[in-house]
Amino acid sequence: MDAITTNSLSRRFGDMNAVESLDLTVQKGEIYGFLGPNGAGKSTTINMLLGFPPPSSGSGTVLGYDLEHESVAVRQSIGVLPEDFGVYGRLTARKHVRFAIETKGANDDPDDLLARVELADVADRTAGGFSTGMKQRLALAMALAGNPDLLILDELSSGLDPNGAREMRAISREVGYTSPGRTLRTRFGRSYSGFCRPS
Ligand SMILES: Nc1ncnc2c1ncn2[C@@H]1O[C@H](COP(=O)(O)OP(=O)(O)OP(=O)(O)O)[C@@H](O)[C@H]1O
Repeated sequence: MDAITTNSLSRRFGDMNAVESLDLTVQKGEIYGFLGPNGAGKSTTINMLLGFPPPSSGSGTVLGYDLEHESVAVRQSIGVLPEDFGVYGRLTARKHVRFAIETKGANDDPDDLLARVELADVADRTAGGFSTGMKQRLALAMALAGNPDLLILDELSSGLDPNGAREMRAISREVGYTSPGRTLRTRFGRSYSGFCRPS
């Protein structure tokens, strides 16, 4: 079974084609990255894979689930690091991770996941005071809940300084996921979004 397939996947917003006839196959064990300028349609593609917005036309599967009609199963099976991190200023780091674990019906130890992204020392602190890199690591810990077969990382290192970007890549390697980098199939431009599977 392929990790991701799409068949002529398209999304229009009004008159504008954000994604047009995308045929994509990501196999198990493969790392797949999108490179493209701002507005190229990377996040729209990822969002369609997660169930919203629905495609204007075309179809696809994620881990065998139909992306339009089985999006709940898709979201419970994969790990996602969203572009905006999805962290809440008033919740502690541990509560974020516990929420992710419970949402997926997993049984990880929240403190183990925080240790994997080097946030064990701040488990009881609220995320409002975290730096960008800490928020991103917290989002990665949430994505790792349930040990998913597929990780979707939207803009893994955007907003981070060179050290922070290097650190995120190193952490994603350490936690058992091959870092995006040299094996990408690239299109054009600079901005990065990608899918990443356990090595
Ligand atoms: N909900 C929406 N309503 C209208 N237009 C949208 C919506 N979401 C995205 N777009 C448009 O679709 C196009 C693709 O946007 P998208 O966010 O997918 O690009 P991207 O490649 O992820 O860009 P970036 O690198 O800036 O994150 C853009 O022109 C954007 O303005």
